[in-house]
Amino acid sequence: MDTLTGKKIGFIGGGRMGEGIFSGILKAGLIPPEDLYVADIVDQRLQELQEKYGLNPINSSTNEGIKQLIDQVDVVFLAVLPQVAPKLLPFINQCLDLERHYVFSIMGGVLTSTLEETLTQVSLVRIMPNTPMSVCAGCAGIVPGKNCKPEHKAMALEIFNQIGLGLLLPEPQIDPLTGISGCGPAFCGIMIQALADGGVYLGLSRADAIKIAAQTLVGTGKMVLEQGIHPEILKDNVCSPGGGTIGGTVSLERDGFRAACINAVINAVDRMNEVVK
Ligand SMILES: NC(=O)C1=CN([C@@H]2O[C@H](COP(=O)(O)OP(=O)(O)OC[C@H]3O[C@@H](n4cnc5c(N)ncnc54)[C@H](O)[C@@H]3O)[C@@H](O)[C@H]2O)C=CC1
Ligand SMILES: O=C(O)[C@@H]1CCC=N1
Repeated sequence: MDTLTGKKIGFIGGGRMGEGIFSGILKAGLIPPEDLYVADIVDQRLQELQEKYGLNPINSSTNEGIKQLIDQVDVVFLAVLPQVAPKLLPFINQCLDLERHYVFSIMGGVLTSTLEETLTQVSLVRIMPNTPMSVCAGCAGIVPGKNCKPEHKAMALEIFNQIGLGLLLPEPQIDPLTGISGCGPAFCGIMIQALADGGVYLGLSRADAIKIAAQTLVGTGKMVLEQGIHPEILKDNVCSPGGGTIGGTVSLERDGFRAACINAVINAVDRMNEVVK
């Protein structure tokens, strides 16, 4: 990875998604931990992250901490909740050097045009990541802002393709991507636990049942991605005539599994957009 060589990366917000991304970046060896800076308002969290990753922690309870972070880095990730953005963005804008800095925002539901109302001249990219970035198996939608320099768009694609799948998409398609991949790890977690419940009911240990369910989701996803098998054909290939899988499939259909998944994606997006209204 050449584009990140010598670059310093800063995260404003060291929460679950920020950690998901920077742990993936460190795992992929894109930068050493001494070039990673994380600002948060919770000291205990910063200490935890510093002990785990050897990164540079900065307390940003006051604006001084934000300035200190920006002064140290080239790339500024905005990894706070969208509700925090209106208070933070004007100060961040004052601290940025337009020649040196660029901003990658991962805030759910916050459009590039909304960011640009405050960060008027800044080269910025909106990214919708997901937590599997922490194991370099994430999925990210990527939207360059109107002032984004080509090298920053290329860098976003390069980083996110190293820690998962990075997809350049028109902005209106970020909402549906968020419903599937941004929120999806929660839905998949529920599915793994529910499948495991079935296994436990039938006598497996909880630990074995979870391992078996998780590996089944991973393997099935790999077949779709690597072999290009349509999910419906994949399903047909497992259903032996008169066999067990068709019995389970009939039961899923009767219990509204498909509708439940479709509605989860749609409701997640509706809810997220209510928050940023
Ligand atoms: N969790 C997920 O799976 C995903 C989250 N996102 C987006 O990522 C962003 C962060 O989400 P999470 O990490 O889940 O939230 P989180 O609540 O785990 O983390 C947010 C962090 O920001 C810190 N913070 C609050 N004010 C701050 C300030 N002034 N300066 C520095 N840090 C401050 C909080 O202490 C906290 O550690 C959100 O905008 C969310 O929409 C996007 C995709 C997936
Ligand atoms: O729940 C949320 O709003 C964020 C955005 C996508 C995943 N987590």
